[in-house]
Amino acid sequence: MENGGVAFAPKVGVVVFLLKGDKVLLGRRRSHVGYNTFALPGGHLEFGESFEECAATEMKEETGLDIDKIDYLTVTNNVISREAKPLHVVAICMRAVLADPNQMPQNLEPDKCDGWDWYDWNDLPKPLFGPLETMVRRGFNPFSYQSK
Ligand SMILES: Nc1nc2c([nH]c(=O)n2[C@H]2C[C@H](O)[C@@H](COP(=O)(O)OP(=O)(O)OP(=O)(O)O)O2)c(=O)[nH]1
Repeated sequence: MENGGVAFAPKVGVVVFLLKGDKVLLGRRRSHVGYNTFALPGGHLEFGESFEECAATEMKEETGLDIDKIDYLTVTNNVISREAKPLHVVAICMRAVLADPNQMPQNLEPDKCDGWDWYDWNDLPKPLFGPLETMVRRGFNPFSYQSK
């Protein structure tokens, strides 16, 4: 989009498929972007951060959870909105497990999320956040996916 190339420049997001048994951690968004949809924990990459650091930091800030075995899965290119508030996010998708399998998620940013819960990958809640919905529709599976 033409505006000098800055304000509408694509952003880098880092999202985390946190796996526990056959389940994945999702929360219902309260943000204007994707309001009421179920999404992965995640945020924007900050200056100097590695993908792994960003994944761990966002997870801790949003859920209080400590994660382990953080690895890169894939990348998605998402034009999330075009008109009123243009948003184009390149999402780096990571996978992780709980450092302590007994740790429970807390809703530490209640203005951004209704709460976190574990959902069976084969019985995901609806509606999913657009970028996640697209991955699921294309057959992406974070349990079996091997990054190249
Ligand atoms: N949270 C989340 N973000 C996603 C997903 N898929 C996807 O493309 N994104 C993109 C869109 C968001 O603009 C971006 C970062 O997530 P966010 O909207 O939750 O960011 P945030 O306000 O908490 O970020 P921050 O600025 O506090 O770091 O990643 C997903 O499943 N969950």
